[in-house]
Amino acid sequence: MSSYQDDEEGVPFDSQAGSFPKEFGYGAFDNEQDSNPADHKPRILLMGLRRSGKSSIQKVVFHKMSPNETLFLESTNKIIKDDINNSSFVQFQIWDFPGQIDFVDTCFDFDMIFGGCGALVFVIDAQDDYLEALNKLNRFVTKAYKVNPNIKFEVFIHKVDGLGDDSKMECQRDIHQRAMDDLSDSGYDQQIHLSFHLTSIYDHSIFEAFSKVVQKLITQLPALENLLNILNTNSAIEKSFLFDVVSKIYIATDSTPVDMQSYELCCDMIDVVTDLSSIYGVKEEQEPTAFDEQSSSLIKLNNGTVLYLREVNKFLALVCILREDNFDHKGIIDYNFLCFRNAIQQVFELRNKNQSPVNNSIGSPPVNGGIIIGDNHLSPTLTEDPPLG
Ligand SMILES: Nc1nc2c(ncn2[C@@H]2O[C@H](COP(=O)(O)OP(=O)(O)OP(=O)(O)O)[C@@H](O)[C@H]2O)c(=O)[nH]1
Repeated sequence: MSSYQDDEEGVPFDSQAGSFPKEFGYGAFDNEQDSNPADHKPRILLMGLRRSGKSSIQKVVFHKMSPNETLFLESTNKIIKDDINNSSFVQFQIWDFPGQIDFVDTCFDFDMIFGGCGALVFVIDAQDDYLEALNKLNRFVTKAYKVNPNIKFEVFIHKVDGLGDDSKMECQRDIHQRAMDDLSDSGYDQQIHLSFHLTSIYDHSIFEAFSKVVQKLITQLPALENLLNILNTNSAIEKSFLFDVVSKIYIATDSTPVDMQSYELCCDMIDVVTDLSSIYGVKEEQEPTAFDEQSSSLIKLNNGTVLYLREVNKFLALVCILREDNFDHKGIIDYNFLCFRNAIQQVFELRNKNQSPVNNSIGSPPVNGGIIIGDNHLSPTLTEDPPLG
């Protein structure tokens, strides 16, 4: 067995999971045979050299640690297993590996570790000499692929806050090139796909990158995207994000490209809403959640743009960006939003219904839960007509 420690386990799951049953979540990565139910969640592994920034990423994204505080983080010397139970939707485990770990460590059972893994995030310190890191990346991804070919491989070119725009691009190009050459040398360039992200804990890039990692584990993503597209078209919305409120990860967006500024604005809006709600919105006798089914917010920017936030369930929020003129039809937008919310619920009900025991067999790849994407099946009934009555 591996020598991981459950240091950060024990965050209780809130069974009052808003309007959705709590089993709603990612597709199965059910290779594990452990009896601990937490071990059946999809697993994201954080690997990389020492001091590359793995623990900082985990703390900043999932534990609201401020980036400056990470300066005082101690080096990790055992696998730290963190159960992310923020919401009924974003449920997985993050395993933070010590930088010095290598295959010569016989105390780690890599077959078990990679067998139950959904995504492997390999962190490379862009401010440091990265040749050793690339070497390790190659060894880890080839080993992991041999054990479990379904793993998504994500490379975070991290700490890019210290680099200028040109050096960032040059660094990404160089790392990408070398990593591909290494894969080709080891004969895996056709099989293994690496995704690269430029990240820093000092801006929103780390949240954006993690959003993309998490999205790859959501088997219902195409259905969610499709629903957001329909909502946008029928409500004259320019961009919409479905956010996990606690982590500010967006679990889906429409199919138009994401521009970083829009994402940052939406993140900031979530901060404003949760901060204000926690100050003014909580009655003492109630459970102290800052975000509930009443949550909605409207921010008008001075460039004629409106940000509109609506609660989808206790943990998910829809944040839309649209032109102020188009917000005149707020009734239609609200009505369409309700249809959208119902449709999302249908997506997950369908998934749960169709998730047969066959899909949970050991070693099976993540499955789509039988969701058939398309208007005929989801019938989201979004409309351009004003609500009747
Ligand atoms: N400039 C900058 N520094 C960062 C960033 N992320 C992490 N750091 C710093 O990098 C140092 C190492 O971070 P850790 O998170 O402890 O690194 P680690 O990979 O977990 O290290 P080990 O536990 O030894 O494997 C800390 O001083 C962090 O403040 C970043 O995005 N930019």
